[in-house]
Order: sequence, then structure tokens, then C-alpha cells
Amino acid sequence: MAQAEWILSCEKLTVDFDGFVAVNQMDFRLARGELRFLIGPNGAGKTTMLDMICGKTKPTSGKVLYGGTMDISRKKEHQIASLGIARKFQAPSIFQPLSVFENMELALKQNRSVWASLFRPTTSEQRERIMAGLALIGLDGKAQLRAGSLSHGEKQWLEIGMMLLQEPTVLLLDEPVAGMTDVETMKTGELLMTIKENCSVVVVEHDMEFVRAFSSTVTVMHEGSLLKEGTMEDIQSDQRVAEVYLGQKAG
Ligand SMILES: Nc1ncnc2c1ncn2[C@@H]1O[C@H](COP(=O)(O)OP(=O)(O)OP(=O)(O)O)[C@@H](O)[C@H]1O
Repeated sequence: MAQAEWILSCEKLTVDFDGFVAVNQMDFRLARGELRFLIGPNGAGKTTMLDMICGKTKPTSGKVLYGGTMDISRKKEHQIASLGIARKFQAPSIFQPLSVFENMELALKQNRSVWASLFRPTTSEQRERIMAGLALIGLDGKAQLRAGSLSHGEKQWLEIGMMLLQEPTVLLLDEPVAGMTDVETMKTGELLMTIKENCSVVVVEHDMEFVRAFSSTVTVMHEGSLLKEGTMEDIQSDQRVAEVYLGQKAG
């Protein structure tokens, strides 16, 4: 694949936390329009990889190329976010007392202060974008409900919907289905399959049923390094993966 087709390419990415090498010479490439799952046992370095991509943690060495050419590994977190790399953490950061619609309004006007944007009238074009976003995440029928009254899964979807209003190019998700019901988990997978048409997605995940159902390529990390990359079938039939990860889970 030509370099420009990789929306992200991490090359020999390494971070050393005072002598503890959490990620070690990690190569990771993400194609445009791809939904990639990043798995591995606890402490493998998955979250740290996302932290380095979004600028929360600075790599000790190696680089992250965005769009094939731009080295973003020394850029600040807000600069990386404004380039279109969005990071969602496990706990949803929504405004519980506000309605679902108001949360979306705030996200749309994110570059202004919370109070200023609340009192600025929403245009009909913005209203349409919000309703289209709510339809995508399945919350169009709940626009006027208080966000705090939503189920755990619905809150996660709302946060994803809010992030999508910023039209990111890459979405980084850390265990998005943790704590969800089976039905919510499947709906989330379907949502991600739709999202990836316009935005590449990286999902750090422990839920193997979820990964099996929605993955094409899976990246396995172990002790900070790449252990294996391939389809779920490739991963499951790999002896080393069984030993370090699936074997650990099974036994
Ligand atoms: N800021 C830090 N300082 C020191 N050590 C850190 C720091 N951040 C992470 N680590 C260590 O780096 C290793 C990798 O952590 P990381 O959270 O990336 O793993 P993970 O694969 O996401 O694990 P889990 O699946 O349990 O979330 C762990 O041993 C962790 O304790």
C-alpha cells in the first residue's frame, strides 16, 4: 500500500517511563476506512499506544506519521485533536444535567466557551446536523431526555456522536463496550462499522466476542511489542498468542 493510504503509521514507537519500557519499537499502520482492534493481556501497552497517538504521552523514540507524511509525535494533544484525531476514554464525558440535544449542541460549538455557546442560537443547518448525528447513534427519539437518564450504553453512544460532530479522521476508543449489555455491544459494533466508512477507527478491547464479530484485522501486543497481526482466525491459531493471551484467558 502507498504511504499516503495509511492514515496513521507508527514507526518503532517506544516509550520509557523512568526505565520501564511500556511500548517497545512498536510498528502499527492503520489504513483509511479501517476498523482495527488492538488486543493483548493487561499491561501489554495498548492504552499507552493510544496515548502516544493522541499526544497524551510523548514517545521516547520512534514516530507517528499522520496522512503518510506529517510527523505528529512531538505535537501537543490539542494540536493533534485539531488535526482530526479524536480520543474517547472509558468514562463518558457528557453533561448529565443537559438534554441529549444540548450535549450535541455543545459539541458542535466546542471551540467556544460552554456558556457562550449555550446562549448562541443554533442554526437550522446545525439542528439538522445534530439530528442526523443522533439518528446515526440511535438516539434521535431521545433528543429531549436528560443525558443523565440514559443507559450506560446510550451515554457511550452520545459521546461518540458528540465526537463525530467534530468530523474526525481517526477515532481512538478505549474499551467502548465495557459494561454494556450484549444488545448494546452488538449495536456498538454496528455503529463502528458505519463510522469507519468516513473515519478510521482503532479500538482497544478485551471483549473477544465483540472483536470476533466485527474485526477484519486484529493487532496483538505483548509486553510493549507487536506479537501478531492478522484476522481473528490467524490470531486464534497462533501458538504464541495462545500462550500469552488467549491461553491466559482460557486457563
Ligand atoms: N505513566 C506511566 N508511568 C509508568 N508506567 C506506566 C505509565 N503508564 C503506563 N504504565 C505501565 O505501562 C504498562 C502498559 O500499560 P497500558 O495501560 O498501556 O497497558 P494495556 O495493554 O492498556 O493494559 P490494560 O489492558 O490492563 O488496560 C503497564 O505496566 C503500566 O503500568
